[in-house]
Amino acid sequence: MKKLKKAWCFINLLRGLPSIILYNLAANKDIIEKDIDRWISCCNLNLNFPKWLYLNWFLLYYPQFRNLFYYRLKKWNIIASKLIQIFYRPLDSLFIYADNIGPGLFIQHGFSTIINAKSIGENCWINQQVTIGYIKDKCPVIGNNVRITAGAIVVGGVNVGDNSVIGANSVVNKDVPDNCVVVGNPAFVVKRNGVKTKEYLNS
Ligand SMILES: CC(=O)SCCNC(=O)CCNC(=O)[C@H](O)C(C)(C)COP(=O)(O)OP(=O)(O)OC[C@H]1O[C@@H](n2cnc3c(N)ncnc32)[C@H](O)[C@@H]1OP(=O)(O)O
Repeated sequence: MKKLKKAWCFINLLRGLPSIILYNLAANKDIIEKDIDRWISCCNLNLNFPKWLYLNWFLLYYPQFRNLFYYRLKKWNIIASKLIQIFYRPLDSLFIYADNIGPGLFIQHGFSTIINAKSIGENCWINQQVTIGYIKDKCPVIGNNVRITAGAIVVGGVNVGDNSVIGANSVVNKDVPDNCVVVGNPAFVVKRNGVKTKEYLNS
């Protein structure tokens, strides 16, 4: 059993080696490192691994991390980002097309999720079955520390303010101010700066 475990670790280390090399070469290595730090904290992992080993851990056990890693590599070298996918297959139903994504994006589960934003700030959180997409060629701009929870839809040229939360299954097609929790279809504000309220969104 111990031998099997060792063989499993060795095979996966070999499998991850090309990704570890590219991570070390990438011009945007600092952003990938911030992603890794964020995933360590969001997944409550405290394994005392070096960064490159955490990278391999996330590639192995969190298929949605692969899509984010390949998105980061694509910003540096599109060919490398394509070729590397033969070692760890990306999650089929997760699509990331944003022009710009700040460091520290955490994707929880990530299946059936399309992220088509103009830009996404730092340290955002996106759940499964989320759609961020366009209306008439205009895509959302998402601020920093925004959390978009399960099944939510954010569409059109809207702005989602810093530190705001989009509730499960909400539909957002108007601007969301900073520090708000919005829920429902159409979404309305149920909390602003931590205080309960009921406010409709303005376009
Ligand atoms: C496999 C997995 O588990 S993956 C993780 C899946 N989980 C998620 O995606 C989390 C989704 N979380 C939510 O939707 C949460 O309700 C949040 C984050 C939006 C709101 O959380 P809080 O800030 O704590 O707000 P709170 O729970 O106090 O709700 C405020 C009001 O909004 C209502 N509300 C909260 N969420 C929703 C929602 N998704 N849709 C409609 N109404 C909602 C509440 O009933 C409450 O209404 P009331 O004031 O009339 O009683």
